[in-house]
Amino acid sequence: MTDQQQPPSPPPRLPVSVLTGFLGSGKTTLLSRLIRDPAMARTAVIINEFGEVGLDHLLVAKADENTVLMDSGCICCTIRSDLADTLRDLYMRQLRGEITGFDRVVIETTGLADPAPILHTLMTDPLIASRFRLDGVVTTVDAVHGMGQLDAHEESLKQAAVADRLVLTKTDLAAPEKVARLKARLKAINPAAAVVDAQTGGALPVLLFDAGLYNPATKSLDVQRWLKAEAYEPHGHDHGHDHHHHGHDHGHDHDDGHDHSHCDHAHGHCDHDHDHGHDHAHDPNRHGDAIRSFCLTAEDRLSWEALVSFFETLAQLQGENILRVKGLLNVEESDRPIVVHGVQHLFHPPVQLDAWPSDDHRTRIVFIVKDLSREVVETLFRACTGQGSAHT
Ligand SMILES: Nc1nc2c(ncn2[C@@H]2O[C@H](COP(=O)(O)OP(=O)(O)OP(=O)(O)O)[C@@H](O)[C@H]2O)c(=O)[nH]1
Repeated sequence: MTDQQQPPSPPPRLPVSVLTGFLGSGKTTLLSRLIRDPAMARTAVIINEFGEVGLDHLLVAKADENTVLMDSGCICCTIRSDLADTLRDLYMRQLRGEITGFDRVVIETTGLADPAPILHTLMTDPLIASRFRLDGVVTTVDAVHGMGQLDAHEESLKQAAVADRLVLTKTDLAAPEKVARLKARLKAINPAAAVVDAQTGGALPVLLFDAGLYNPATKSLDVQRWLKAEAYEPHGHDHGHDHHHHGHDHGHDHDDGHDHSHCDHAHGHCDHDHDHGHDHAHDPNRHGDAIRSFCLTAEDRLSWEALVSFFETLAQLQGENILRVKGLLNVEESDRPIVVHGVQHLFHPPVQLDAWPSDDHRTRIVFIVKDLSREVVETLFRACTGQGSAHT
């Protein structure tokens, strides 16, 4: 391909990482370690209150009551009326030279936040969407209380489900078996997210950021790394336990009213009890979490119109239950692959890649959903595209 055929490069948009995690799960502790890191220079961090991060001894200069500059070069600001205002304001002040330039943003959410509205703001506000792009969601999970929080609080489940990176905190306080069970459950909820330990490297910016489609290391779009479709394949991912052991549910289920009886092969395991008697309350797959993830694939090229109708119908009918969608599409109208990315009923504008990332030219769409079965999504996909999904 000649240079003339390359699409014009899009205007650079600043990556935004969202740091979330349940109440007390260690977001602030993680952030206060991160902002000391020289790699955080030229990062703008948006937090709820300065007091929380204990910035006093790190503070270099106070730009105004809302913004401080740290000795690592990172700018911290507190949230103003809302996130959109805060981001717009930061951007304009940087343009006017009132604050140091930044080339990355990290937003710490409150512990009870459902991250989806934050992701919406990043995608829908016109000025924000044209200047910033979602890099990824980093979620802290408390190794001591995380299992109970996942059971009791839907926000906690959603935070784990939409994460690109999961940081286990307080592993120094939890028994290794407890940590292992929590990891297994997190894998079942969100197979593609990398899990890092806050004690051993979890506070390294390099492990937490640059989770998005754009890979700054290669300065190109790295769709394989981003999509990680193989993590959803039936046998393609090692969850570190026996996926196909059909144990019995010993009746201690925290019944959430969802179907526990069928095999969810998308995770490469069945929703049965894998744990013979020890610690029933903490078996990763017995919980029947209302959140599940799977990957649909299609062998043949699909019409763009059919795909649009699939995504539109899905968003209309089930938007609330779609936490995240990432797709690599092989469409009839284009020789090149198309990437789509959505949160609930909203989709980022599709991106056309220059080339296929590998010899695998199948359409692959990864879903993280809540209260929605794979069958419903698959049936709609088949109805719109005329192709079976292809779960092989
Ligand atoms: N031992 C241990 N304690 C931790 C760790 N991470 C956080 N903590 C402690 O856990 C408590 C809560 O941590 P925070 O960082 O304030 O948690 P948070 O998620 O910001 O809390 P909220 O803002 O209230 O949602 C604090 O007392 C921390 O010192 C860890 O890895 N090990």
